[in-house]
Amino acid sequence: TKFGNYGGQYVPEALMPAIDELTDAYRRYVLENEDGFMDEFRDRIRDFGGRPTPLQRAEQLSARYGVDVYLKREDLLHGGAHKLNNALGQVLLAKYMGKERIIAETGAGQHGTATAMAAAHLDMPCEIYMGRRDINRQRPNVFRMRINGAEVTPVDVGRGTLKEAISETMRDWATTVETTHYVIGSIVGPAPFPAMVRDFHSVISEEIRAQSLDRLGGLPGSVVACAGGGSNTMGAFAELLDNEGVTLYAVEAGGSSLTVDEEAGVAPHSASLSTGEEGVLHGARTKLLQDSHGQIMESHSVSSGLDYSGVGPELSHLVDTGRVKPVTVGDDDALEAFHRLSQDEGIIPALETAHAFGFLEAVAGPDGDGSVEFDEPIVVNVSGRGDKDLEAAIEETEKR
Ligand SMILES: Cc1ncc(COP(=O)(O)O)c(/C=N/[C@H](C(=O)O)[C@@H](O)C(C)C)c1O
Repeated sequence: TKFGNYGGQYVPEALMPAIDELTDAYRRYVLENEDGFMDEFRDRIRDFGGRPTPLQRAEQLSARYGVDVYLKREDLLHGGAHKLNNALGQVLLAKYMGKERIIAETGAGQHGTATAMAAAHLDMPCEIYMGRRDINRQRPNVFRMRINGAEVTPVDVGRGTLKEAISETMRDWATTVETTHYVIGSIVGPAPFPAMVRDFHSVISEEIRAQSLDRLGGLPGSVVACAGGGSNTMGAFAELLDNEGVTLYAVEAGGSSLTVDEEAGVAPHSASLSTGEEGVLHGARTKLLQDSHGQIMESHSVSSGLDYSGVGPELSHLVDTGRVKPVTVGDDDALEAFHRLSQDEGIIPALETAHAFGFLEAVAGPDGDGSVEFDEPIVVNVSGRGDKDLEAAIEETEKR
Protein backbone atom coordinates (compact mmCIF):
# COMPACT_ATOMS: atom_id res chain seq x y z
CA THR A 1 0.00 0.00 0.00
CA LYS A 2 3.06 2.23 0.05
CA PHE A 3 5.22 3.99 -2.56
CA GLY A 4 8.26 4.85 -0.49
CA ASN A 5 6.75 6.69 2.46
CA TYR A 6 3.76 7.84 0.36
CA GLY A 7 0.40 6.09 -0.10
CA GLY A 8 -1.31 4.21 2.75
CA GLN A 9 -4.95 4.08 3.80
CA TYR A 10 -5.83 7.19 5.81
CA VAL A 11 -9.61 6.70 5.84
CA PRO A 12 -12.36 6.70 8.48
CA GLU A 13 -12.93 3.31 10.13
CA ALA A 14 -16.34 3.15 8.41
CA LEU A 15 -14.63 2.85 5.01
CA MET A 16 -12.19 0.08 5.95
CA PRO A 17 -14.60 -2.82 5.17
CA ALA A 18 -15.06 -1.43 1.65
CA ILE A 19 -11.31 -0.85 1.27
CA ASP A 20 -10.52 -4.40 2.43
CA GLU A 21 -13.13 -5.87 0.06
CA LEU A 22 -11.73 -3.82 -2.82
CA THR A 23 -8.14 -4.81 -1.98
CA ASP A 24 -9.15 -8.48 -2.17
CA ALA A 25 -11.03 -7.99 -5.45
CA TYR A 26 -8.11 -6.02 -6.96
CA ARG A 27 -5.67 -8.85 -6.11
CA ARG A 28 -7.92 -11.61 -7.42
CA TYR A 29 -9.35 -10.04 -10.56
CA VAL A 30 -6.76 -7.46 -11.70
CA LEU A 31 -3.49 -8.98 -10.49
CA GLU A 32 -4.45 -12.66 -10.83
CA ASN A 33 -7.00 -12.37 -13.71
CA GLU A 34 -9.48 -14.57 -11.82
CA ASP A 35 -12.46 -15.58 -14.01
CA GLY A 36 -10.67 -13.99 -16.98
CA PHE A 37 -11.45 -10.49 -15.66
CA MET A 38 -8.51 -8.77 -17.36
CA ASP A 39 -9.25 -10.63 -20.64
CA GLU A 40 -12.79 -9.21 -20.57
CA PHE A 41 -11.40 -5.73 -19.68
CA ARG A 42 -9.04 -5.86 -22.68
CA ASP A 43 -11.79 -7.09 -25.03
CA ARG A 44 -14.15 -4.30 -23.94
CA ILE A 45 -11.58 -1.48 -23.97
CA ARG A 46 -10.76 -2.63 -27.51
CA ASP A 47 -14.32 -3.02 -28.84
CA PHE A 48 -16.13 -0.32 -26.78
CA GLY A 49 -13.17 2.02 -26.20
CA GLY A 50 -11.43 1.74 -29.56
CA ARG A 51 -7.94 0.65 -28.38
CA PRO A 52 -5.17 0.65 -29.46
CA THR A 53 -4.92 4.42 -29.88
CA PRO A 54 -2.55 5.68 -32.60
CA LEU A 55 1.05 6.74 -32.04
CA GLN A 56 1.22 9.49 -34.64
CA ARG A 57 4.20 11.61 -35.78
CA ALA A 58 3.58 15.37 -35.34
CA GLU A 59 5.10 16.66 -38.59
CA GLN A 60 4.80 20.39 -37.90
CA LEU A 61 5.94 20.22 -34.26
CA SER A 62 8.88 17.97 -35.25
CA ALA A 63 9.96 20.58 -37.82
CA ARG A 64 9.42 23.44 -35.33
CA TYR A 65 11.51 21.85 -32.57
CA GLY A 66 14.05 20.01 -34.70
CA VAL A 67 13.29 16.76 -32.85
CA ASP A 68 11.01 13.81 -33.64
CA VAL A 69 7.73 14.37 -31.78
CA TYR A 70 5.11 11.60 -31.61
CA LEU A 71 1.59 11.88 -30.20
CA LYS A 72 -0.07 9.07 -28.22
CA ARG A 73 -3.67 9.77 -29.18
CA GLU A 74 -5.69 9.10 -26.00
CA ASP A 75 -7.95 11.91 -27.24
CA LEU A 76 -9.22 9.33 -29.76
CA LEU A 77 -10.32 6.89 -27.05
CA HIS A 78 -14.13 6.69 -26.81
CA GLY A 79 -15.37 9.71 -24.84
CA GLY A 80 -12.42 11.89 -25.87
CA ALA A 81 -9.92 11.25 -23.08
CA HIS A 82 -7.77 8.55 -21.44
CA LYS A 83 -10.30 8.43 -18.59
CA LEU A 84 -12.27 5.49 -20.05
CA ASN A 85 -9.37 3.03 -19.40
CA ASN A 86 -9.82 3.39 -15.62
CA ALA A 87 -13.60 3.99 -15.60
CA LEU A 88 -14.34 0.87 -17.65
CA GLY A 89 -11.95 -1.23 -15.57
CA GLN A 90 -13.48 -0.13 -12.26
CA VAL A 91 -17.13 -0.41 -13.38
CA LEU A 92 -16.41 -3.93 -14.72
CA LEU A 93 -14.71 -4.79 -11.42
CA ALA A 94 -17.77 -3.47 -9.52
CA LYS A 95 -19.90 -5.85 -11.57
CA TYR A 96 -17.59 -8.80 -10.72
CA MET A 97 -17.85 -7.75 -7.06
CA GLY A 98 -21.66 -7.88 -7.26
CA LYS A 99 -22.15 -4.13 -6.68
CA GLU A 100 -25.37 -2.52 -7.91
CA ARG A 101 -24.53 1.21 -8.03
CA ILE A 102 -21.66 3.38 -9.25
CA ILE A 103 -20.60 6.75 -7.82
CA ALA A 104 -17.73 9.02 -8.90
CA GLU A 105 -16.35 12.54 -8.57
CA THR A 106 -15.31 14.71 -11.46
CA GLY A 107 -13.65 18.05 -12.09
CA ALA A 108 -13.12 18.55 -15.82
CA GLY A 109 -16.04 16.21 -16.36
CA GLN A 110 -13.99 13.79 -18.46
CA HIS A 111 -13.79 11.24 -15.67
CA GLY A 112 -17.49 11.74 -14.93
CA THR A 113 -18.33 11.29 -18.60
CA ALA A 114 -16.16 8.17 -18.88
CA THR A 115 -17.79 6.68 -15.76
CA ALA A 116 -21.30 7.49 -17.06
CA MET A 117 -20.48 5.85 -20.41
CA ALA A 118 -18.95 2.77 -18.78
CA ALA A 119 -21.94 2.46 -16.41
CA ALA A 120 -24.38 2.71 -19.33
CA HIS A 121 -22.31 0.19 -21.32
CA LEU A 122 -22.43 -2.25 -18.37
CA ASP A 123 -26.03 -1.42 -17.34
CA MET A 124 -25.21 0.00 -13.89
CA PRO A 125 -26.98 2.99 -12.21
CA CYS A 126 -24.54 5.90 -11.81
CA GLU A 127 -24.31 9.14 -9.75
CA ILE A 128 -21.57 11.71 -10.38
CA TYR A 129 -20.60 14.39 -7.83
CA MET A 130 -19.35 17.60 -9.44
CA GLY A 131 -18.43 20.98 -7.96
CA ARG A 132 -20.87 23.76 -8.89
CA ARG A 133 -17.96 25.85 -10.26
CA ASP A 134 -16.86 22.97 -12.48
CA ILE A 135 -20.44 22.33 -13.61
CA ASN A 136 -20.51 25.92 -14.87
CA ARG A 137 -17.17 25.69 -16.70
CA GLN A 138 -17.53 22.21 -18.22
CA ARG A 139 -21.17 22.24 -19.34
CA PRO A 140 -20.83 20.04 -22.47
CA ASN A 141 -19.64 17.21 -20.23
CA VAL A 142 -22.53 17.74 -17.78
CA PHE A 143 -24.94 17.28 -20.69
CA ARG A 144 -23.08 14.15 -21.85
CA MET A 145 -23.22 12.56 -18.38
CA ARG A 146 -26.95 13.18 -18.11
CA ILE A 147 -27.62 11.95 -21.64
CA ASN A 148 -25.65 8.78 -20.80
CA GLY A 149 -28.19 8.28 -18.00
CA ALA A 150 -26.10 9.37 -15.00
CA GLU A 151 -27.38 11.60 -12.19
CA VAL A 152 -25.07 14.64 -11.81
CA THR A 153 -25.17 15.92 -8.22
CA PRO A 154 -23.84 19.48 -7.73
CA VAL A 155 -21.44 20.00 -4.80
CA ASP A 156 -21.82 23.50 -3.34
CA VAL A 157 -19.52 23.34 -0.30
CA GLY A 158 -16.22 25.25 -0.40
CA ARG A 159 -15.07 26.42 -3.81
CA GLY A 160 -17.19 23.82 -5.56
CA THR A 161 -14.30 22.18 -7.36
CA LEU A 162 -12.73 18.73 -7.41
CA LYS A 163 -11.47 18.59 -3.81
CA GLU A 164 -14.99 19.03 -2.41
CA ALA A 165 -16.45 16.66 -4.99
CA ILE A 166 -14.07 13.89 -3.87
CA SER A 167 -14.89 14.49 -0.19
CA GLU A 168 -18.63 14.41 -0.94
CA THR A 169 -18.31 11.16 -2.91
CA MET A 170 -16.36 9.55 -0.06
CA ARG A 171 -19.12 10.64 2.33
CA ASP A 172 -21.73 8.91 0.15
CA TRP A 173 -19.58 5.77 -0.11
CA ALA A 174 -19.18 5.55 3.67
CA THR A 175 -22.92 4.91 4.00
CA THR A 176 -23.51 2.84 0.86
CA VAL A 177 -20.49 0.49 0.72
CA GLU A 178 -22.66 -2.67 0.64
CA THR A 179 -24.18 -1.91 -2.76
CA THR A 180 -21.99 0.83 -4.19
CA HIS A 181 -18.54 1.08 -5.77
CA TYR A 182 -16.70 4.41 -5.84
CA VAL A 183 -14.86 4.85 -9.16
CA ILE A 184 -12.00 7.18 -8.21
CA GLY A 185 -10.88 9.30 -11.18
CA SER A 186 -7.13 9.27 -10.80
CA ILE A 187 -4.17 7.53 -9.10
CA VAL A 188 -5.19 9.11 -5.81
CA GLY A 189 -7.03 7.93 -2.69
CA PRO A 190 -6.35 5.10 -0.24
CA ALA A 191 -4.67 1.87 -1.37
CA PRO A 192 -5.47 -0.03 -3.55
CA PHE A 193 -6.87 2.82 -5.71
CA PRO A 194 -3.54 4.40 -6.85
CA ALA A 195 -2.04 1.08 -7.98
CA MET A 196 -5.33 -0.18 -9.48
CA VAL A 197 -5.98 3.01 -11.49
CA ARG A 198 -2.38 2.91 -12.73
CA ASP A 199 -2.79 -0.74 -13.77
CA PHE A 200 -5.90 0.01 -15.85
CA HIS A 201 -4.14 2.97 -17.54
CA SER A 202 -0.96 0.96 -18.14
CA VAL A 203 -2.46 -0.13 -21.47
CA ILE A 204 -1.21 3.29 -22.67
CA SER A 205 2.48 2.57 -22.02
CA GLU A 206 2.12 -1.05 -23.10
CA GLU A 207 1.05 0.27 -26.49
CA ILE A 208 3.70 3.05 -26.53
CA ARG A 209 6.36 0.37 -25.97
CA ALA A 210 5.04 -1.97 -28.69
CA GLN A 211 4.35 0.80 -31.25
CA SER A 212 7.70 2.46 -30.58
CA LEU A 213 9.73 -0.75 -30.96
CA ASP A 214 7.71 -1.72 -34.01
CA ARG A 215 7.82 1.63 -35.82
CA LEU A 216 10.62 3.72 -34.35
CA GLY A 217 13.13 0.90 -34.02
CA GLY A 218 13.51 1.41 -30.31
CA LEU A 219 12.02 2.89 -27.14
CA PRO A 220 11.22 6.63 -26.95
CA GLY A 221 13.93 8.90 -25.61
CA SER A 222 11.41 10.98 -23.62
CA VAL A 223 7.76 10.70 -22.60
CA VAL A 224 5.86 13.88 -21.65
CA ALA A 225 2.44 13.93 -19.95
CA CYS A 226 0.41 16.48 -17.99
CA ALA A 227 -0.34 15.64 -14.36
CA GLY A 228 -3.47 16.55 -12.39
CA GLY A 229 -4.10 13.56 -10.14
CA GLY A 230 -1.48 11.75 -12.26
CA SER A 231 -3.37 8.94 -14.02
CA ASN A 232 -2.57 9.74 -17.66
CA THR A 233 1.03 10.36 -16.53
CA MET A 234 1.41 7.02 -14.76
CA GLY A 235 -0.46 5.28 -17.59
CA ALA A 236 2.09 6.61 -20.09
CA PHE A 237 5.04 5.81 -17.77
CA ALA A 238 4.12 2.52 -16.05
CA GLU A 239 5.60 -0.02 -18.50
CA LEU A 240 8.69 2.15 -19.13
CA LEU A 241 9.79 2.78 -15.53
CA ASP A 242 12.50 0.10 -15.69
CA ASN A 243 13.93 1.52 -18.92
CA GLU A 244 16.27 4.16 -17.47
CA GLY A 245 17.04 5.38 -21.01
CA VAL A 246 13.51 6.79 -21.26
CA THR A 247 13.31 10.22 -19.60
CA LEU A 248 9.90 10.89 -18.00
CA TYR A 249 8.47 14.41 -17.61
CA ALA A 250 5.31 15.17 -15.58
CA VAL A 251 3.93 18.60 -16.52
CA GLU A 252 1.88 20.35 -13.83
CA ALA A 253 -0.21 23.51 -13.97
CA GLY A 254 1.87 26.58 -13.12
CA GLY A 255 -1.40 28.57 -13.08
CA SER A 256 -0.93 32.35 -12.99
CA SER A 257 2.12 32.27 -10.73
CA LEU A 258 4.17 29.93 -8.53
CA THR A 259 4.26 32.56 -5.77
CA VAL A 260 1.88 31.61 -2.98
CA ASP A 261 -0.24 34.04 -0.95
CA GLU A 262 0.32 32.43 2.47
CA GLU A 263 -2.23 34.64 4.21
CA ALA A 264 -5.06 33.90 1.81
CA GLY A 265 -4.19 30.18 1.93
CA VAL A 266 -4.52 30.11 -1.84
CA ALA A 267 -2.03 28.84 -4.39
CA PRO A 268 -2.38 30.42 -7.86
CA HIS A 269 -1.16 27.12 -9.36
CA SER A 270 -1.49 23.32 -8.95
CA ALA A 271 2.17 22.30 -8.87
CA SER A 272 2.02 19.70 -6.09
CA LEU A 273 5.00 17.68 -7.37
CA SER A 274 7.22 20.72 -7.89
CA THR A 275 6.31 22.77 -4.81
CA GLY A 276 4.18 20.55 -2.53
CA GLU A 277 4.96 19.27 0.96
CA GLU A 278 4.21 15.83 2.37
CA GLY A 279 0.72 15.53 3.84
CA VAL A 280 -2.46 13.46 3.80
CA LEU A 281 -5.37 14.12 1.42
CA HIS A 282 -8.27 11.93 0.36
CA GLY A 283 -6.87 8.89 2.08
CA ALA A 284 -3.26 8.95 0.93
CA ARG A 285 0.04 10.45 2.12
CA THR A 286 1.46 12.40 -0.83
CA LYS A 287 2.80 15.81 -1.89
CA LEU A 288 0.25 18.55 -1.29
CA LEU A 289 -0.12 22.30 -1.60
CA GLN A 290 -0.24 23.39 2.03
CA ASP A 291 0.42 26.62 3.90
CA SER A 292 2.92 27.04 6.74
CA HIS A 293 0.30 25.75 9.21
CA GLY A 294 -0.18 22.56 7.21
CA GLN A 295 -3.61 23.67 5.94
CA ILE A 296 -4.32 22.36 2.45
CA MET A 297 -4.40 25.32 0.09
CA GLU A 298 -6.84 25.88 -2.74
CA SER A 299 -5.20 25.36 -6.12
CA HIS A 300 -5.67 27.12 -9.42
CA SER A 301 -5.38 26.26 -13.10
CA VAL A 302 -6.99 27.45 -16.31
CA SER A 303 -7.80 23.75 -16.77
CA SER A 304 -10.22 21.99 -14.38
CA GLY A 305 -8.49 18.65 -14.79
CA LEU A 306 -5.18 19.93 -13.38
CA ASP A 307 -6.82 22.11 -10.72
CA TYR A 308 -6.13 19.83 -7.73
CA SER A 309 -4.13 20.45 -4.53
CA GLY A 310 -2.76 16.91 -4.39
CA VAL A 311 -1.23 14.34 -6.72
CA GLY A 312 -0.90 10.54 -6.83
CA PRO A 313 1.42 9.06 -4.16
CA GLU A 314 3.27 6.93 -6.71
CA LEU A 315 4.22 10.04 -8.69
CA SER A 316 5.38 11.75 -5.49
CA HIS A 317 7.67 8.80 -4.84
CA LEU A 318 9.02 8.70 -8.42
CA VAL A 319 9.82 12.42 -8.22
CA ASP A 320 11.68 11.90 -4.94
CA THR A 321 13.74 9.08 -6.47
CA GLY A 322 14.47 11.23 -9.54
CA ARG A 323 12.87 8.77 -11.96
CA VAL A 324 10.23 11.34 -12.97
CA LYS A 325 11.12 14.99 -13.61
CA PRO A 326 8.37 17.46 -12.59
CA VAL A 327 8.02 20.65 -14.64
CA THR A 328 5.37 23.39 -14.68
CA VAL A 329 3.63 25.34 -17.45
CA GLY A 330 1.52 28.43 -16.71
CA ASP A 331 -1.99 29.29 -17.88
CA ASP A 332 -0.79 31.63 -20.66
CA ASP A 333 1.66 29.13 -22.17
CA ALA A 334 -0.97 26.38 -21.97
CA LEU A 335 -3.49 28.54 -23.84
CA GLU A 336 -0.89 29.37 -26.50
CA ALA A 337 -0.10 25.68 -26.88
CA PHE A 338 -3.85 24.92 -27.14
CA HIS A 339 -4.10 27.19 -30.19
CA ARG A 340 -0.72 26.13 -31.64
CA LEU A 341 -1.56 22.40 -31.72
CA SER A 342 -4.98 23.20 -33.19
CA GLN A 343 -3.50 25.34 -35.97
CA ASP A 344 -0.30 23.39 -36.66
CA GLU A 345 -1.48 19.79 -36.30
CA GLY A 346 -5.25 19.97 -36.68
CA ILE A 347 -5.78 18.57 -33.18
CA ILE A 348 -7.68 20.62 -30.57
CA PRO A 349 -6.28 19.29 -27.26
CA ALA A 350 -7.89 19.45 -23.83
CA LEU A 351 -6.53 22.44 -21.89
CA GLU A 352 -4.99 19.90 -19.52
CA THR A 353 -3.11 18.24 -22.39
CA ALA A 354 -2.03 21.64 -23.77
CA HIS A 355 0.27 22.01 -20.72
CA ALA A 356 2.41 19.14 -22.02
CA PHE A 357 2.83 20.92 -25.36
CA GLY A 358 3.58 24.19 -23.55
CA PHE A 359 6.60 22.43 -22.03
CA LEU A 360 8.02 21.45 -25.45
CA GLU A 361 7.60 25.06 -26.66
CA ALA A 362 9.16 26.53 -23.51
CA VAL A 363 12.25 24.37 -24.01
CA ALA A 364 12.66 23.90 -27.76
CA GLY A 365 10.54 26.65 -29.34
CA PRO A 366 12.01 29.72 -31.06
CA ASP A 367 12.05 31.53 -27.66
CA GLY A 368 12.82 28.28 -25.83
CA ASP A 369 15.18 28.32 -22.84
CA GLY A 370 16.90 25.06 -23.83
CA SER A 371 16.62 24.01 -20.17
CA VAL A 372 16.67 20.34 -21.14
CA GLU A 373 18.28 18.39 -23.96
CA PHE A 374 15.39 16.17 -25.08
CA ASP A 375 16.32 12.52 -25.66
CA GLU A 376 14.61 11.64 -28.97
CA PRO A 377 12.08 10.64 -30.09
CA ILE A 378 9.67 12.44 -27.76
CA VAL A 379 6.24 10.90 -27.13
CA VAL A 380 3.60 13.32 -25.79
CA ASN A 381 0.52 11.75 -24.22
CA VAL A 382 -2.49 13.56 -25.70
CA SER A 383 -4.70 12.88 -22.70
CA GLY A 384 -7.88 14.38 -24.15
CA ARG A 385 -9.56 16.49 -26.80
CA GLY A 386 -10.58 20.09 -26.31
CA ASP A 387 -14.27 20.08 -27.25
CA LYS A 388 -15.13 20.74 -23.58
CA ASP A 389 -12.79 23.76 -23.51
CA LEU A 390 -13.71 25.65 -26.68
CA GLU A 391 -15.73 28.39 -24.94
CA ALA A 392 -13.24 28.79 -22.05
CA ALA A 393 -10.26 28.93 -24.41
CA ILE A 394 -11.86 31.65 -26.52
CA GLU A 395 -12.93 33.65 -23.44
CA GLU A 396 -9.53 33.28 -21.75
CA THR A 397 -7.67 34.20 -24.93
CA GLU A 398 -9.84 37.29 -25.48
CA LYS A 399 -9.16 38.38 -21.88
CA ARG A 400 -5.40 38.42 -22.52
C1 LIG B 1 -8.34 15.44 -20.52
C2 LIG B 1 -7.67 15.36 -19.18
N1 LIG B 1 -6.32 15.26 -19.14
C3 LIG B 1 -5.69 15.19 -17.96
C4 LIG B 1 -6.37 15.18 -16.76
C5 LIG B 1 -5.61 15.16 -15.48
O1 LIG B 1 -5.99 14.03 -14.74
P1 LIG B 1 -4.91 12.88 -14.51
O2 LIG B 1 -4.71 12.21 -15.82
O3 LIG B 1 -5.53 11.95 -13.51
O4 LIG B 1 -3.68 13.57 -14.03
C6 LIG B 1 -7.77 15.25 -16.76
C7 LIG B 1 -8.50 15.17 -15.51
N2 LIG B 1 -9.75 15.12 -15.46
C8 LIG B 1 -10.45 14.76 -14.26
C9 LIG B 1 -11.94 14.76 -14.51
O5 LIG B 1 -12.34 14.85 -15.70
O6 LIG B 1 -12.70 14.64 -13.58
C10 LIG B 1 -10.04 15.65 -13.14
O7 LIG B 1 -10.78 16.79 -13.09
C11 LIG B 1 -9.87 14.91 -11.81
C12 LIG B 1 -10.45 13.56 -11.71
C13 LIG B 1 -8.38 14.91 -11.47
C14 LIG B 1 -8.44 15.34 -18.00
O8 LIG B 1 -9.79 15.42 -18.07
